[in-house]
Amino acid sequence: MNEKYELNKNLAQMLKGGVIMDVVTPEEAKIAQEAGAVAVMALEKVPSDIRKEGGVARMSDPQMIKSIMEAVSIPVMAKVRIGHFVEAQILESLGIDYIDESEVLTPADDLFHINKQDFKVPFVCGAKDIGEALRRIEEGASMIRTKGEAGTGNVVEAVRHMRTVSDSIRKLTVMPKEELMTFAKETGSPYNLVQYVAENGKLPVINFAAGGIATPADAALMMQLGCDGVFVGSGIFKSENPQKRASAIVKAVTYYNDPKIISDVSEDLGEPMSGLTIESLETPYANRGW
Ligand SMILES: O=C(CO)[C@H](O)[C@H](O)COP(=O)(O)O
Repeated sequence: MNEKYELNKNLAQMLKGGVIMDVVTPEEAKIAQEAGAVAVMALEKVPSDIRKEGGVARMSDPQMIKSIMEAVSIPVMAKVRIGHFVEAQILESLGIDYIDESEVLTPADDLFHINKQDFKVPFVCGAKDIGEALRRIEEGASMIRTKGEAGTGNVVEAVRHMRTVSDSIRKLTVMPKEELMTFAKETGSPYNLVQYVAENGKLPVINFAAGGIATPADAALMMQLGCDGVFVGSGIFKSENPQKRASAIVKAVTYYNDPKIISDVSEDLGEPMSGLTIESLETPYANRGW
């Protein structure tokens, strides 16, 4: 990989330990920044509204993205459809800080993800397991997020994906060298990255948890399960008191090992977003991409 990729990976490290919040207006972006978000994701609708509305979800209006970039000083991310490299070219031309090739939008290509090595801007991509994570990294992603099920307010899939990735990492660290190639073949992982994980006991890029995080306790749970930070979308701005919940989630991520602090910040937050069971979903987003 090129020098730019190394820089992008290091840049993404600066988000470690933080919360990235989905915002749909400059006002929400300011609330997120004041609450201590390390970055915002600019989009027209949070995932729970995308689910409700159905239809085809695409990249947001560039003007709306620009208005959020003007409103805050923290990094701004925005989403493109899986495989839609022209949407990515547009976002790069806007000077966006990160591009999320996201399963929350309707995929534009059911076979191929974007070759992220063609771009200077860092990419974040979703993954359910280690093979998917390492394939996206080989394509040039500087950051991974476990997918979870966005827009459900239900953390169960986020937990499952994080445990699945961590379990594979653990296994790789004790795997005899002669077994690594078979692991690469069976999981569809690039062999060089399998070797990296086996030697280092971690992915070569940061890994955030996403999809379904709705409470400070959910966020701390994901941190204790080993992620480097969290994305929260619907959980904040679809709750009764977004301002209070946003800072509570930031505190819970910072002090994720301190139940007393997590308890204190969980008090009197107002109603959380209403949740969905995974069994009731018409379209599980996590199955988009491969
Ligand atoms: O879409 C995202 C990443 O691509 C969101 O940031 C994240 O998944 C939000 O999910 P939720 O609304 O469940 O918090």
